[in-house]
Amino acid sequence: MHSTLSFSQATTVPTTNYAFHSQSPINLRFCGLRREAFGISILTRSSSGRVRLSTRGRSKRTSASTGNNGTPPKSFDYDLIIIGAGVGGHGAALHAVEKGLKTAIIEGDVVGGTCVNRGCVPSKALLAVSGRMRELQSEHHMKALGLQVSAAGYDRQGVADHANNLASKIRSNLTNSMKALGVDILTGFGTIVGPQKVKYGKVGFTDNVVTAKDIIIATGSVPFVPKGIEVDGKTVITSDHALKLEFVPDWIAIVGSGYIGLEFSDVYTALGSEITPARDGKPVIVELTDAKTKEHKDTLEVDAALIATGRAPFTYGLGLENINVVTQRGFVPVDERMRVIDANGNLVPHLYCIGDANGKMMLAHAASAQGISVVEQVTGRDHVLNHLSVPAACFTHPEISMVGLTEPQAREKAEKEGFEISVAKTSFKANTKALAENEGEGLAKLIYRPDNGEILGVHIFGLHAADLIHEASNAVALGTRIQDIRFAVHAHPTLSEVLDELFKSAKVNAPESTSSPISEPVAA
Ligand SMILES: Cc1cc2nc3c(=O)[nH]c(=O)nc-3n(C[C@H](O)[C@H](O)[C@H](O)COP(=O)(O)OP(=O)(O)OC[C@H]3O[C@@H](n4cnc5c(N)ncnc54)[C@H](O)[C@@H]3O)c2cc1C
Ligand SMILES: NC(=O)c1ccc[n+]([C@@H]2O[C@H](COP(=O)([O-])OP(=O)(O)OC[C@H]3O[C@@H](n4cnc5c(N)ncnc54)[C@H](O)[C@@H]3O)[C@@H](O)[C@H]2O)c1
Repeated sequence: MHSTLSFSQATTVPTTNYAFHSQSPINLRFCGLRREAFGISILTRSSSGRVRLSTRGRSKRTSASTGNNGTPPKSFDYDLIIIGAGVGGHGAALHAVEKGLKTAIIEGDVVGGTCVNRGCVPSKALLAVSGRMRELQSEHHMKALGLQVSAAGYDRQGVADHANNLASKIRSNLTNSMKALGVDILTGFGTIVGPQKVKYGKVGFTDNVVTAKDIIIATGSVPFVPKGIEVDGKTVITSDHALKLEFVPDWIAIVGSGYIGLEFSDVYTALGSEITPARDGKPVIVELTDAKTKEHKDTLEVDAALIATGRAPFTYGLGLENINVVTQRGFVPVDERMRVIDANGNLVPHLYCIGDANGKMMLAHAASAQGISVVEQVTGRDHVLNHLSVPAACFTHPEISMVGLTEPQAREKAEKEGFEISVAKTSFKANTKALAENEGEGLAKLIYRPDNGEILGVHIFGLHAADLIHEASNAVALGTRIQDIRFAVHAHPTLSEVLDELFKSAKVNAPESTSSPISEPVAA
């Protein structure tokens, strides 16, 4: 039997047809499946072994809430309730207890969410293996280092176990960290039933109602599958299935060349798969059509297809209709402080949404940073997260990383606001550490304002690019200008000298500030 897929473009040609990202029946089908999974969760509220930090005494605990769903409760069970224990919820919870808030987190599936169980963590375990395989298989690279290695091989189950074991370990670390700090982990599906009021439990069976002064929605996302594609989990799969590495297909078509498409291309090619073109007589037929004209372009026959066409927010069943909130393509509308906006454009008091569910930036650390920002606000310090300072990385070999604007975005901004931009570039080819590793392929690019030294964007492609980006992202976050950071000293020989050289090569017309790190302490 053949499964047939239709989609607009092959993996190597990215489209930006986000019209697909609607709350389509496919999204609902996914949500329905997840809801079933939630339905079989443990129901009891865990409080054993908790060590409570001192709370600020901001709220009194009541038993179950009373009053209509539409009426805010007069006292609260918690200062803060977070719906969803992914990395976003976890980051918010830890910061909340540190700030003295009495905090609960509701989780309908397993602690850790996408990142820990079906995302960053297992995928990086697979990529660690693919990196080594790639290196060991490169005769040229090995010879250049003077090494001799007999044919490299791998045990598929061993690789799969590495990814699975890492996810389990990190999941248990996350759970333990919350328990140790006194976060109540409430198990079950959470639904907002009114202002400052949430019910949770096994769907259709148990309803425990809890109240909180503030609520954070952190319900994350699920794979988005375009209309017309039937995922069977065997030959037509999403990242949820691929991460289990139950098989390594000879020929696989990857639909979508975003983060997931690129990272899985790295994994599969290192483990021996051919990504495209396909051979005849294979179980999956992929029809390629032009995204605009819908004209048929080509047909591929492959062993498997990985659908990596983005993620859809998971906001189904959250009860947003009970508080007059309408999602936009499934995403919860928020302002720059992650405050939820209702159908009339007003802010919903005491309600926030962070992470993938708001769609601002679908990255683990962005979710967590948004959560921390919300906690800062609810504990009295205004805070707006600068998303332009949040770094992003794709963990291919070599890695790609970035922060801030791309060059076209910077040019557009410059034209609108009336300033000049300049671009500086450096290569890994002249970096001693990179050459010692025989990894001289790579470059770094800086987009900046020559008039005042502001860093607008940094992009790196090369060995350990994902680690290197933080010098630039911290500079953006702290507002450090090039004329100041260029005096910071970097150890030799290190890859960080690539960035040192990048900042030094920029031509800035502004003087360094008086607190420049080059200044000697002045004797009294
Ligand atoms: C294959 C893959 C690799 C990735 N790699 C990276 C990476 O390397 N780096 C990176 O930064 N990002 C990566 N991401 C993205 C990252 O995983 C997400 O951005 C991140 O997980 C979002 O966190 P979150 O807390 O918003 O949501 P999630 O992690 O999705 O967590 C949401 C949680 O809420 C629970 N939930 C949902 N609804 C309810 C409800 N009503 N009641 C109770 N609980 C509920 C869910 O069960 C889940 O546990 C990757 C994603 C994928 C798919
Ligand atoms: N290293 C990381 O930080 C990392 C790794 C994996 C995932 N993620 C996160 O997970 C999210 C999902 O990743 P993703 O790669 O699925 O999404 P993505 O948005 O990064 O890429 C999806 C790609 O699929 C293409 N596409 C959409 N519909 C298509 C169709 N019908 N035919 C052909 N191509 C089509 C899009 O044009 C796009 O290039 C991302 O937003 C990312 O933030 C991050």
